[in-house]
Amino acid sequence: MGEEARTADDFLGANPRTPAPPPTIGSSVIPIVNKLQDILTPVRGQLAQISLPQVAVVGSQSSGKSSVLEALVGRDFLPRGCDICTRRPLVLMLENLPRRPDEDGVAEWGEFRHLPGKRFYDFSKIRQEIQAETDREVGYNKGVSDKEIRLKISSPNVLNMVLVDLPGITKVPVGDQPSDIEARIRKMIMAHIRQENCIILAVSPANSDLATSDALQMAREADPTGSRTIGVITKLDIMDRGTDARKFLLGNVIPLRLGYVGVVNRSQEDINKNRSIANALTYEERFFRDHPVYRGLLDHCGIPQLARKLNQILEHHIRTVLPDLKAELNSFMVGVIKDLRTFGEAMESRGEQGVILLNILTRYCEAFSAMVDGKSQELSTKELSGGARIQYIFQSIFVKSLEEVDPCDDLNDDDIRTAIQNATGLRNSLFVPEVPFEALVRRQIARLLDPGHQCVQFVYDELMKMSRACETTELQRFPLLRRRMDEVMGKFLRDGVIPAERMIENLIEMEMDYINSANPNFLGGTKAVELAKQEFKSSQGSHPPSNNERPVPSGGYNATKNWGIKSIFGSRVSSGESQASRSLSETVSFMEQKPSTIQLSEPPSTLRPLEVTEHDEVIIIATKLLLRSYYDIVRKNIQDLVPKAIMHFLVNHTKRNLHSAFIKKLYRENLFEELFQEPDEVVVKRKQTHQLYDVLQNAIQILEEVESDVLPQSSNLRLGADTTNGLPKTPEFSSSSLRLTNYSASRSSYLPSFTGSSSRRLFHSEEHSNGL
Ligand SMILES: Nc1nc2c(ncn2[C@@H]2O[C@H](COP(=O)(O)OP(=O)(O)OP(=O)(O)O)[C@@H](O)[C@H]2O)c(=O)[nH]1
Repeated sequence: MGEEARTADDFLGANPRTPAPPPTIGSSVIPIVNKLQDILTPVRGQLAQISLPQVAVVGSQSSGKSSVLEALVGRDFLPRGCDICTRRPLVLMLENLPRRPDEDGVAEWGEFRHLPGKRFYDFSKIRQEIQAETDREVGYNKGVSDKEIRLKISSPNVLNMVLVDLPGITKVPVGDQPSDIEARIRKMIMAHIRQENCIILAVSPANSDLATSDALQMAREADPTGSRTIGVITKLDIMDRGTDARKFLLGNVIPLRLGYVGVVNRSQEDINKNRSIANALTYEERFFRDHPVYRGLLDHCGIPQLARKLNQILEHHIRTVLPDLKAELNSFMVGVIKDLRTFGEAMESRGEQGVILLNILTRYCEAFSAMVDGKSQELSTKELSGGARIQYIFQSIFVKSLEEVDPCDDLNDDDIRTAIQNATGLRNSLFVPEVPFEALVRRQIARLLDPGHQCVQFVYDELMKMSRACETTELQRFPLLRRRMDEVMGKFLRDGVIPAERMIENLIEMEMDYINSANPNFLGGTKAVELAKQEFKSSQGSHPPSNNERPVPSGGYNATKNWGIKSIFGSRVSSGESQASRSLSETVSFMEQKPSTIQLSEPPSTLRPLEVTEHDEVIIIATKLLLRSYYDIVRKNIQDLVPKAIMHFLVNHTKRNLHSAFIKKLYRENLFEELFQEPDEVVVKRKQTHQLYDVLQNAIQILEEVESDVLPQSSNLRLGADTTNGLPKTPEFSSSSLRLTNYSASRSSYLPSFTGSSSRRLFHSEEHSNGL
């Protein structure tokens, strides 16, 4: 079989009949990543997809960057050669495409972002298109641009990862290149290799001064700790006779944590002769094996060795993301199990339905009680809920509002005086104003009924809210049952309101019915009068008496205490002397004529007491004192008893009897069918959730297999671990008993550490998953 006739599979090792191929980048990791992808495909969108660090080649012009990259991918497709150079960053997105079982033909192709939909199956055409696209952007004459060319290679034999071929560092502008070409290229390179998830392949040709390598200088700038830089020394085959790169390869000149690999790529002559990669690799292998210096350094030599080193880094990376992936899968599983519980199992028999109904009713009542008692599992820290809200209604609304009521605020002095005189009736007023006090205090007690009723209403509203919040998981799938339960609950609570309200009415009526002036906390008449007198006196001291001088209310009679008949007569007598004598004469003459009739003027329909005496003032003050004192006693009783009544007749009654009310109303076999009707979407969702559960279980199992796959493999691999290059062994790789969960703690500093913002890039970037 001629070289040109060989397929990519021959190089990439997909054909089991060919001997094991030389490793290419990612080849050892592909099976693992494929397995992981199998896990993630069914739950795509729910979990982050795994993504790998990108690899960028950096170095001076014609140092062999494209050649290295090409050899690592195992495909001829990059423009290479003396006169052709990389003049725009080439972002090579490798996409792993699962091979379809019946496929035996071409399974690989390339696609450019600037030519969407156009597949390139012939890789030499890809090379031409890269050149043409470069020329289109920057002209034919050595121009350079930072505008990327994006090429996606889809193949079953590559990993999902990104490789970047960067323009070579150049110092002297040629052709169309601007005078600051070096600065521009450096900036372009740094923009890529500064990214924390970028593995830098710092390529230096062995036939130039390695100690002043531009590649190593830039790599050190971008990666000062050297934790993600691999030194690649090319052109070992064309070094000056008598010189070799031994010291360099061993890291004795410029040490690098990840070490160096020396390679021999195809020469210009090889390219001209179309020498294949496989052929070149064979040549390279022979070169190192036969070389007097390098044959002792085989760990540091050859493209396969470089691929192996990169693969170790990729494996390490995968091991680092596995615990996160596993945690993600597990927490996803927790959610699915919760959903499963919600959707439950389909029910078959009546007996089963009965058991489930009892279960649901019991759980609902328990959840309700827990909410009232503040024992609910989902206690909020943001706001009051459940029983705490009822307590707030009692204490901060009901009790506080009553506290603020002044029993005299709707009574002015005239009202009180009127009440006193009304109570006195025909008698002279008693000194102790008990009768008006009782009438007035009753009126104030009656005012307590409304807040009592409002309080019941508030608590009822809260209980309704709580009942709606009692969302037991099973109930979500039985909306009809939920509706029936809401109805029962609503009626039950409304029924509970009635005795609570009746009790409150009774309490108020009891308080109104018997004014217990013997209550030891009551001020009492005598004491009240005494205090009133004092108060009156002190008010007299500070304010001159005014009440007696008050103008008589309009519509009244002339001011005398004894209003009534006398005053009516008085009004006639006081009409003046001349008038009196005239009247007298008139009367006499009238009497001579016929007997006269005494005419009383009708009393006005509304009568108010006329003048306020000192006695009245004292009585008014005393009455207010008595009112406040007694009202305080009643207020305390009501503040105490109304919440008790509501708790007893409504809240606790519900807690105690709701369950049996539910059973009575709902636990009926003839209702089961209706109550347990499930909406179609629940049936569908249950099926989907069951499927997802199976997928996840399988995924977790595969992940565990992958974990155990990765561990022993890795334990055989040593990254920069031989003592010949002066680097200590990396602990992870030398112990096969390591546990994955310890990786973050035990991760070697000799491996790339993708920290900080880069750790988020462990997973698929949007860009990559969107294709080009
Ligand atoms: N003999 C020999 N020639 C090599 C080696 N590596 C690369 N070359 C040749 O060096 C020239 C440049 O190689 P490229 O791979 O294009 O180098 P590059 O760094 O990508 O070049 P620019 O993109 O222009 O910066 C080509 O002619 C290669 O054949 C090597 O190891 N040995």
